[in-house]
Amino acid sequence: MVDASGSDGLVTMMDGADAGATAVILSATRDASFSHEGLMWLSQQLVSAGVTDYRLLSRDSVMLSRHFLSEDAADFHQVALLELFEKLNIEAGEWTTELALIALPAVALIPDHGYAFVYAAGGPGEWLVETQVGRRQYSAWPVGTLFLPASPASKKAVPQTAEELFETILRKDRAWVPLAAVATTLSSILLLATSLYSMQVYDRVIGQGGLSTLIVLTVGVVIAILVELGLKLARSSIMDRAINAIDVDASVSVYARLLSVRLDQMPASLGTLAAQVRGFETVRAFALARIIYLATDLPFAVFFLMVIWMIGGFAVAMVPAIAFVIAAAGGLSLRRAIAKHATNEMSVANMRQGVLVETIQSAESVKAAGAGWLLQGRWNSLSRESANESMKLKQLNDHAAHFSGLMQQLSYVFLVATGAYLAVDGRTMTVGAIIACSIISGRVLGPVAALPGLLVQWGNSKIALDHLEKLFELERDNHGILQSLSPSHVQGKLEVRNVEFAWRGQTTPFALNGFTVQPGERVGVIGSVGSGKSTLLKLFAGVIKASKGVVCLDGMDVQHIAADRRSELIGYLPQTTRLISGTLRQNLTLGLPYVSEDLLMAAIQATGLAEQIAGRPEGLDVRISEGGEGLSGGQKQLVALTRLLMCQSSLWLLDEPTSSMDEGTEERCLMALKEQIRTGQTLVLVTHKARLLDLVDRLVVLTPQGIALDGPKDKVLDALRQRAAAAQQQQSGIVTTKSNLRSSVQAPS
Ligand SMILES: Nc1ncnc2c1ncn2[C@@H]1O[C@H](COP(=O)(O)OP(=O)(O)OP(=O)(O)O)[C@@H](O)[C@H]1O
Repeated sequence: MVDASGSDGLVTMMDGADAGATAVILSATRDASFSHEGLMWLSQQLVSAGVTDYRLLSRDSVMLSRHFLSEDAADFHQVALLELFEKLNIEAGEWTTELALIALPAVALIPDHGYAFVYAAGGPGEWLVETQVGRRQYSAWPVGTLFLPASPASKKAVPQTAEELFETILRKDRAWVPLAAVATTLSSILLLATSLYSMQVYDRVIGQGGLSTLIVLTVGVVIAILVELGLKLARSSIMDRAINAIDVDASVSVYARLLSVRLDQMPASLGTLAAQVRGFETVRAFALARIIYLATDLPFAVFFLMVIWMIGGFAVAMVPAIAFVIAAAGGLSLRRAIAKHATNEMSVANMRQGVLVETIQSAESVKAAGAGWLLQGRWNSLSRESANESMKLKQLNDHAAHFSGLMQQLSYVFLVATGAYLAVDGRTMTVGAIIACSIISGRVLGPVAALPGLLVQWGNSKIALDHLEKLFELERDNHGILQSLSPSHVQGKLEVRNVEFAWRGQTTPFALNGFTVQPGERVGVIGSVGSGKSTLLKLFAGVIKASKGVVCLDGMDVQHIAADRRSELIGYLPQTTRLISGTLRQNLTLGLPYVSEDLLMAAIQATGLAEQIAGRPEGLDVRISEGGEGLSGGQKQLVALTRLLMCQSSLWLLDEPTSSMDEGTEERCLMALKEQIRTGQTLVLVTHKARLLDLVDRLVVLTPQGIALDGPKDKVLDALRQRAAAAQQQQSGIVTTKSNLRSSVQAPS
């Protein structure tokens, strides 16, 4: 073990030999702060200790602090840990209370204490454990302790496409296939019992009057039916677990993918995006149905054909075989049409979802403008289209089902006819054999009956997979970077070199070259509406990526800095504030788990948020619903600004931080910002408010064509005043000339 206490005494670390070649650093102390310097120091120690494969839980591993544990978030905590393990390529098992049953190493979650790492058994009922205070031998675990097996995963390639993702997940969770196959095999064999029972009853009981045989056969067949029921239940329980595991895996991966999509890559239609993300359920449903179909249904159709052949001979077996081929060909001939309508139906459903999301998001504006009819019109036409497509799909499905039903009936009739002919003509078949064969032939055609449903699923799954592929094609944060940079701190020098950026659908891109902000400078950016001020700030923050040129922070391409680290280093306040559902405290400490209560109190006092919540009995635990509903626009902005004050970053990017605030609150926030932004820290402030210019020394005037003015604040303001005066003079000149003209025209000659 490498002793980490030299750095800040708050972290625990296991070396490679004991922890299975992966060192895990965990914190169990509420005030623990993984300073970046501390982590760098630790990584050096690890390297010098010969640990080649190690992971550091950086500060974004917020879920590991007790602060969160002691809140309402035990579940969140555990899920977050799993996600973190996924990120770190650590294979995690399932949480359990029985340490004896799992493979080590494992993580122990001890109530009211935090985490420990269990790396080996130290003897019967003894475990060697690493906690933040060092290595220990444990024999009794506090009640409620949970354990999670955690071992270094084999190096796995991250799926690059949705198809790869599903293949990986299905391959990983294949253990259910043999179990389900065994259950299906046994239940299919037992099903034969019913048909063989009929054969024996007709041939041996009725013909020869063997009543005792009848009793034995009946008891036997009832037992077989009950065993078959048990097997069917077992099969569905195995399947349900498999579906659950696949759903969780797929949904975690798809959601993680969505979260990592870069802002400028996010599709414009949120409704469609939501439907795309949900599409994994459709893909999973088809993937499983296909496996079951190919692994069990089809092979058993062949098996049952063989049984018919054995009982009734070749001619009898040929009847269901021919019916099978014709029914399958009929179903498959509708494949294209089914796929087409399934695609249409799904696209329309996605669009409808889009309208729904838009309606909810813009309900207030739509009502204010009295424009509900516009959305209602879109909804109506999409509903009609959707109903139309559903109907066509249902019709095709029905056609296929009716056709396979027809073939089943014809197969039954011809099988009985062939059997009867053979029974009458050559006496090669008995009545019992005819009945047994006709019962079994129903099973041969079972897979054909399932074909239409499978084709619809296939069509839906194809389109859902296409949509998911589109999500996977979107560029992510740190796109194309193998090893992103993780600087310990930044000085705050910003440079824009030959940059071009166009939003989706924008014809004239935002373009800027040779603009620099030196470390410690405080720059105000003003300009007309739509001149690109917010776009510039987003480029600085790295949340969008220039299509040409480069934006640098301290000489590094800002896109090369790890996205998680970037959000720690840069205090970026976007123009629109959206809170997330939870408590006010959670929103204030979002991404800041180690913020002390004192710092939190100081920040809410400084901005005046404390007074806003003073009247609320829940205080900081007041519930906030989705998107921050329940707070006014100004209050939301106040929350976001208060959070930023606690970030302690040295580079501040503020986009109209007080635009929704009244004068008093704005004044208070201004004071708080002045106090917080220390000498040497860099500030870029976008604003339309003259009062906020108190914060800056340099002023830049941005126009859609580029920078119009740039220099010391007073000089730029003077220049602007002069321009305004000149423009006013010119305006009055024009007015005078016009009135002179008018009077000269009107004057009597
Ligand atoms: N998310 C977006 N999607 C598409 N276009 C966008 C998006 N955000 C901004 N734009 C476009 O980019 C241009 C610059 O917008 P930006 O928000 O940077 O201007 P701004 O100077 O900050 O304006 P304002 O003073 O109104 O905040 C505008 O023409 C706008 O239409």
